[in-house]
This record gives sequence, C-alpha cells and structure tokens, in this order.
Amino acid sequence: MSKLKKHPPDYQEELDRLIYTKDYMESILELAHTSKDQVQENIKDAFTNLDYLDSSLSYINILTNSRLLDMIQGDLRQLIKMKENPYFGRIDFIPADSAMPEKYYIGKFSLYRKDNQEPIVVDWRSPVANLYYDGRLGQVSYQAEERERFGDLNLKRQYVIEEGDLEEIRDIDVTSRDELLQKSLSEKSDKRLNDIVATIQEEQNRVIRQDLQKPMIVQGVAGSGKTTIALHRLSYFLYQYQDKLSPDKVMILAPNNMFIDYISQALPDLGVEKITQTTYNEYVQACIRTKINMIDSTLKLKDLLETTSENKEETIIVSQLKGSIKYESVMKEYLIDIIKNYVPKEDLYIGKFKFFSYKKIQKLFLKDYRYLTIDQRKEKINQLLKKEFKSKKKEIIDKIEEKFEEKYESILFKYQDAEERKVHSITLLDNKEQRLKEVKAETFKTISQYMRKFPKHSSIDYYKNLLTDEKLFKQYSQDILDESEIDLILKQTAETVKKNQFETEDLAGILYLQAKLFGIPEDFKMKYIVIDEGQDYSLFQYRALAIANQTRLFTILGDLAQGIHQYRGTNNWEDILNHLLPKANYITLQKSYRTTIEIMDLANQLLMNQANNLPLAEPVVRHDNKPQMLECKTDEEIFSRCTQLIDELNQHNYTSIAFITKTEKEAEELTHKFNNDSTFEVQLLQGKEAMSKNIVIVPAHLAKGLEFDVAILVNMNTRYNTNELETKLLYVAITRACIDYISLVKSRLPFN
Ligand SMILES: Nc1ncnc2c1ncn2[C@@H]1O[C@H](COP(=O)(O)OP(=O)(O)OP(=O)(O)O)[C@@H](O)[C@H]1O
Repeated sequence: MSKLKKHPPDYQEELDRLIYTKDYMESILELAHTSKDQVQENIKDAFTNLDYLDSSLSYINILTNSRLLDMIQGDLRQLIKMKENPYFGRIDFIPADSAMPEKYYIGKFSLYRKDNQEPIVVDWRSPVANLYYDGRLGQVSYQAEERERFGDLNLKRQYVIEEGDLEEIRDIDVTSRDELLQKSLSEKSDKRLNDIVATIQEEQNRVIRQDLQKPMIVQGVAGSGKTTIALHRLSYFLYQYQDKLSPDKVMILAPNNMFIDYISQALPDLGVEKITQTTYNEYVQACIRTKINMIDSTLKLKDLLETTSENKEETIIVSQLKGSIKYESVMKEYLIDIIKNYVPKEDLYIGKFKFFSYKKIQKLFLKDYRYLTIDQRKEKINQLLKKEFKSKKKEIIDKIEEKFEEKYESILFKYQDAEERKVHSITLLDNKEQRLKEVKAETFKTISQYMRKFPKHSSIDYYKNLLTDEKLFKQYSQDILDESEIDLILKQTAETVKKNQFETEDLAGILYLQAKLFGIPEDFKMKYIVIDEGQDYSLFQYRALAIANQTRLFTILGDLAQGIHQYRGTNNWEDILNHLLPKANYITLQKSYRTTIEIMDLANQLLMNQANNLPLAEPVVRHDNKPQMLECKTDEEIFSRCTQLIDELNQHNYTSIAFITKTEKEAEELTHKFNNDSTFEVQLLQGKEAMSKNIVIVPAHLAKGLEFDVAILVNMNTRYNTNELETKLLYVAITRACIDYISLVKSRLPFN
C-alpha cells in the first residue's frame, strides 16, 4: 500500500468531491426535514378532520402519510449516519466495452442525485462494490442484473474521513498490507462489534456474499469475525431482497440475551432493523405460545466443571442422545401413533342415523388431509361434517318418513280391527313426529359434541407424557435405542419433567412435536435464519428448526474448538451437512482478527491439544505485550493484584477489562470482594443483562462470543484441567482478549 502523504496529485479533486457530497447531503437533509414537517402536518390535519361517520378518506390519508413519514424518517436516519463519514472507498472501473472510466465512491448507504439518478455514493452491498473487496487491480468482472460486466480495475482507494474531514487517502493493491485494517484492529473502541464495511477482507467478503439461496456453514477460529460476518451477511441479504422479503421473516439466533444485546448495538448501523433476534429457548416458547419452566442451561455445564461425580458420563450421554437423530426417530414413532389414535374411535350418529363412520373420518384424517397439521385436519373435518349435515338433513328426514310409511303399511296389514289399527297408527304417528322433531332440532350441536371428543393435549403435554410414562417411552424407543440408553434417559428426565421442568435438550423434541402436530404461528415462521455460536446446537435442534420453519436457508457460524456445550451441541459439521443441509456451502476461516500474535500463539497451543484436529489460527500480523502469568500465594494476593492491574491498565485508557473466572461461583466471590473491599465499580455478567460497565467479571462460559481489550483470567481456588471440556473453556477465555492477556493463578496453567 502506498499511503499518499498530504498532497497526492488529485488531493484537491478529492477534497472537492467530499465537499460536493456533503453539500448535496445537506440539501437532501434539509428537504427531508421539510417533507417530514409537512407530512406530520398532514397527519395532524387528517386527525383533526376525522369524521367518525365517514372516515375512510381520512384514514387513508393518515395511513399514506404515516407510511411516507416512515420512509422519510428512514432516509433521514441513514443520511444522518452517513454525514460524518459518507464513504470509505473508491474504485475506478473501465468497462471492456467502453473507454470511459467509471468512478464509484463506496459507503455504508447509497446516495443518488435526485435529478439524474447519478450515483454519488454506492452502497457497499451493491454488485459493483464487490470489486472493492474482491477485485485485484487489472482485469476483473462483476455480476450485475444477471449479466457479467468485464473491465479493468485501475484504482482502489481507501479514505479515512473523520467527522466529515478528509484525514487520509490510501491507494491499495493486493500485494500491500492493509493498513486501514491494522488501524481499525488496534483502535480501542468503547463500542464492540463495529461494522467493518471499510475493512472487510476478501475471505470474509466471500462468506458475506456467498449464494444467498443456499445454506452455509462457517467454521471459523476464535476472532475470525464470525459474529461480525453474520451481521454483515444479514445486512447484505436484506439489501438484496428488500423488495421481496420482509425483515420480520429473518431471524438471528444467539446463545443468551446478553449476547443479543451485544449484537443488537451493531445492527442499526448496518441498516438491519426489525429482524427477530432471539434465543432458541425463547423461540420455542413463542412457537408453542406457552411459557416453559426451563432449568438454567448453565447448571449442567457447572456440574460438569465443578463436580467430580461419576454421573458426568451419564449426563453427557443423555444430552447427546436428546440431540440426536435417534431421539428424533423416537419422537417420530410416537407422533405416528398420536396421529393414528387422534380421531375418536366411534361412529357419528345423528339420532339413530349413522351420519359418518369412524372409518370414513379416520380415512379423511390420515389420508386425504395428511398434508395438514392435525389442528388444520380437525378444522377441515369439522367444516366438512357441518356442510354434509346441511345437505344430508333433508335426506335423513326423507328416510325417516319412508321408514314410518313402511311401518304404517304393516300396521294396516297387521291389524284388521279398526280400533286397534287406530291406536297403533296414532302411536306410530306420535313416534314419527317425535323423531322428526328430534332430527330437525338436532343442529350442529351433535357435531360440536363429537368434535369435543378429539384430544386437547398440547405439544408439551405430549412430550411430558412420553417421558414420564415408562411403558410408553419404551414402546417407541425399544427398536431405536439400547436398553441402557432408554433407562438413562428415563432416569435423568422423568422426575424433572414430571415437575414440569425442562432442559435445553428437551426443546428440540417439543418444537418437533409442535411443528408436526399443530404447526407454528405464522408470525414465527421464518424464511431465513442466521445462527451464531452454531456449535452449541444439536442436530435435532437444527432439524426441528428446519421442520418448524419449512426452510433450509440457514447460515450457521461456529467454532468447534469453542464447543464447551459439546455435550448437547455439535462436535462435527458433517452430521449437519449429511443429515440436514447436504447442499450447504462449507467454508472455513482461519485468520484471526481480534487478538495479537502473542495471545494467539498461546491459544494455538490449546488448539493443538484438542482432539478435533482443527487447523491453527493465523493471527493477522499485530504485535503487543506478551501474555503474563502471575503466580500468587493467597486469594488476598490475587485480589490485590486485580486492583493494581486496574490502576495500571486505566493509564492506558482501555475501555473494557474483563476478569474471567472458571466458574460462576468464583465470579460471584470476586464480585463480592470488589464490592466490599474496593472502590471500583464492577459488573458481574450473568447472561441476561446488557454490559453497562467498563470492568466486568464473567465466568468463562458466558464470555464466549464477547471480547474485551484486556482479559484477566482469575483462578483463586480453581484451575483448568487438561480434559477436553476445560481445554476448550480455557481456549475461549484466552481468546476474549483484544490487546492484553494476564493470568492470575495460584498454580500454573497446565500448558505452561
Ligand atoms: N475485516 C475486519 N476489519 C476490522 N475488524 C475486524 C474484521 N474482522 C473481524 N474484525 C474484528 O475482530 C473481532 C472479532 O470478530 P468477531 O467477534 O466477529 O469474531 P468471532 O469469530 O465471532 O469470534 P469468537 O468466535 O471468538 O467469538 C471484532 O472486534 C471484529 O470487529
């Protein structure tokens, strides 16, 4: 890269361009403000003139103006965001079929001249902007409107514009190191997860723009930008499908609410609004429209980390089974029987007339309507019965008349005596009248009564029933699971489920039953789903999600090396590729952007100790302090080093410092100490709250996905063992640091 010092040849031209852009934006902003005032005025007028008797016109007026106001406000928000930094890059492209160079300034949002549609700034997500990220100088091409445009890229330029002033200009080519990236990485930011549109790297760009019609799995090392890429891909997706898909059909799943808060701060800047951001747990509850009493999902991890009980092995087996395709098969067998036994086993009579046989209704339910959920099948049958009843009513009456006619004739024939004949005839007539009255009076009540005999269980009821009824569970699982597996699942689940308590591992089964039996509400049916920390979800969780949403458009990002929830998650991507997304693009990211070479070298030692043979991370060249390992003798000494470190680090103006403990208990103890014995304000992170302080204390498993300028690992009464789970946990903890990593221990960590 050649940084153009102070006055590059076209410096004045660039300055003029910036002034022109800013002036134009200013004029558009003014216009937008005026239109906003005008539209607001229109709405006010419409409300004042609202005539309650004939209000349709006023309502239309209000509606139109409200939509206009929404649009103007959206434009205004974008313009305000752009004002300080209207663009960050430029490319000069000479199309092969013309000698006229096309100059494109690239920014976060596009800006067109209203009079002639000339692009002043093009959006980073537009097709031509791909050349900025992907194209090398020389011959290039890009895809626009189904057609490939060939040409020469003869300039790629970066700008640093701060508060509207042009600070730096750099021309780049592929061989040069990206200084803007270095600058952006070394900057301490109080806002984590910045948008990175100016410095997206080639491999990241490929993930962001990868075929949106296909699922994708990204395995990326810690700090490779997975979360950041997930958000940018969402932004790209919404831009590409802005006219075809509403953002509320797009969902991002994250591990907990603290993480959602963390990512949601970055979304508005990327133009991503109104998408669903939730956790798997909350999503399932929304789908079944019922609050589930969930057992804290971290308890199991805590158990695995803190206790030495022999049950560990069993706990892991049960969690893995519940996330497996075998468990789905058990649910499937169960489901087949639920559906088979759903229709009440009786014929439907209207009076004494057999209106519909069980067999006939069962056929409708199982065959004719099999493409519908059982709720929908039930409704269809209800409607059909009512319709049939209307048309059959006359037929039934005729039949009764006919029958009585026959009986009457036999009376005439049987009784010669006039008096006797009369008595019998009168009785018969009375009976007939009574019968007809009954039939006529028989309204839809009979059908309603019949419909009420269908079961009324919810998906939770069914799930609970299966796991608390030993005989039932065995019946459906005996050909799928081993006897010991069946016993283990029952042993570990029956008691809690009986008390209406469920674990994360149960959610896939509940969602599966809900989707297959009743379907999920339309508002929660997504078309496109992005899943971060994807290694934490089981195959069955993914499959249930796909069945419920009837989509395979998943973008899954994760890192198996950070799979601390591996007991209930995924430990290889092949399973998901083979059993759910065979057409998915599988991409690996090895470059790590978060942290320094010194810290990543340490983390790589832990990667080498892992069984999954993952390639080592390649840190983007950036040096800083060597990680420090400070051995202390007592808890008091550890605590006093903690406070000393804060004093020292504060002098470097670090914006975020995290004390990362191995367990929750230790995090609580440390917080207690800080609150009692120091004046520092610290925040204990527990997974639900937003991060609001610069100094946080967090157990390692909750720090996953987050990052801090400095990570200080504190081990007072704990140490990381060399087993798989704890190696992963330590890997997570170490890779949270952007700049400095310090470890305070009473005994050295295993790999030193
Ligand atoms: N191209 C880039 N330009 C600037 N910063 C980047 C770039 N790519 C990633 N980063 C920064 O690197 C850091 C790590 O990114 P991110 O948290 O998205 O990684 P991750 O793969 O999700 O990490 P982990 O799995 O460890 O949680 C973030 O601060 C992000 O802003």
